[in-house]
Amino acid sequence: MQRAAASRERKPLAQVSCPRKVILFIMALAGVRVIELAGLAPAPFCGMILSDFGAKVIRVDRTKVATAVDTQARGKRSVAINLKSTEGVALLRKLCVQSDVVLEPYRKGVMEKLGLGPKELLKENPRLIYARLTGYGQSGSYATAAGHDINYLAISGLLSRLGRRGEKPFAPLNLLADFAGGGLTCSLGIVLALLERTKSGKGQIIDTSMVEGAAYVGSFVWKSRRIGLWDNPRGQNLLDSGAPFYDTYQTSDGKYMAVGAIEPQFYRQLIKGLELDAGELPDQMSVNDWPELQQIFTERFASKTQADWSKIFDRIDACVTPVLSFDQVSSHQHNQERASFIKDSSGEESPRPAPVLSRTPAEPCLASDPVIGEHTVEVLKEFGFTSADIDQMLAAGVVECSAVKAKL
Ligand SMILES: CCCCCCCCCCCC[C@H](C)C(=O)SCCNC(=O)CCNC(=O)[C@H](O)C(C)(C)COP(=O)(O)OP(=O)(O)OC[C@H]1O[C@@H](n2cnc3c(N)ncnc32)[C@H](O)[C@@H]1OP(=O)(O)O
Repeated sequence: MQRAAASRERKPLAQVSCPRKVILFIMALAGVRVIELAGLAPAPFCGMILSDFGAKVIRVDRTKVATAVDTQARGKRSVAINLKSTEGVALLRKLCVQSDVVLEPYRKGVMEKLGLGPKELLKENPRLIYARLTGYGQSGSYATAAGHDINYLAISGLLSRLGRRGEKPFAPLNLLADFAGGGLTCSLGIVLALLERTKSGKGQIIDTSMVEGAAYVGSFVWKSRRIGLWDNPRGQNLLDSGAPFYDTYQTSDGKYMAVGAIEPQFYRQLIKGLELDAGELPDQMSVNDWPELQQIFTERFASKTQADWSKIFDRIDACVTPVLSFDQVSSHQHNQERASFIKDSSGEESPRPAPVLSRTPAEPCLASDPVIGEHTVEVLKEFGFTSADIDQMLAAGVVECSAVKAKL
């Protein structure tokens, strides 16, 4: 625990070594204290974004749970509190009084039932930003219904547009609602509320609905209907794998290339790279001929390996790239040059926080993820609790500490 605590500590003033100089900077969210109630996927991502950019994020876990399902715990500390006890609720209220943000991922009404609703917490701390991250939002007839990414995406309308010609709708992993429309959107809300608080001095409630977040991410699809971009059924439009010049193709070694040659100048380069004769092909925008063109491209791409095609298209401005696997991605030259992927102390690879801020970039913590209750004592002391208070709460089972578990 000593080791983890030491390596986890990131001073607000981060130090980064460059080839010739040492840069000192304060991360953008340094000084911001966040209480994140442990959730499944979207809220942990939101908390990780805040942590990557310098906030002190404390994850509140349940007691009597062996392992955390939070795989996005980078830089967070864990406090285990039994919120089914009055003392646990009182403790959380005290933590929220001294914090800037509370992030809650439960079904509508759960926090109110616990006596931890926004009314109570904002009364005690009017500067608190109370971020709620749910599937359907805090109102409407679905507000209390259970759901997951695929359901939220379905209700947003977007899922109906995703999938190939003649096939059923297909959810692209759980990326759109959980993460783009959920965690990322909520983090934007929090940053906006923090910014606004510098003027008003007041906190506010953020109601993040993953349905609305996903729909908002899909604004382009909604608003480009007026130019006819989505007039055809699913999988038969320009950007949904209907067009042969905006699709993936298998190579002779079973890998894939991604083709995004929309504009005529890039399309010409695509044809050149494929060594096809433009005069013998149907016109690029002849929609009726798209299936035929797709067949021709499929056959061409199947004639060489991914590496061969990459060599050809790396030299041509045709918007053609290899579809990299997770194993290939960090050794790809471009990603390597920008150090786009990082490794933590256990050797686990993951994407570097984005975007890159020129003066105050994120400095992700490289220590391994916290175990449940690992920082209970450390955090409570930081919030002003005495050792006697903490011992009493540990003995009563209001809180748990991983160090205590280890001794038993
Ligand atoms: C075989 C299974 C393996 C599982 C492996 C896991 C691998 C990870 C997989 C990730 C998949 C991600 C998927 C695709 C997703 O889409 S995640 C997004 C899910 N949706 C949301 O987050 C939307 C908002 N949340 C919700 O709608 C609901 O929380 C939920 C996700 C449907 C889950 O519903 P449910 O389990 O009934 O929980 P809730 O109604 O929220 O109530 C939570 C209860 O827990 C309690 N609780 C909380 N913290 C504590 C604590 N520290 N101590 C004691 N108790 C605690 C709350 O008080 C509440 O209790 P109660 O009101 O039910 O009595």
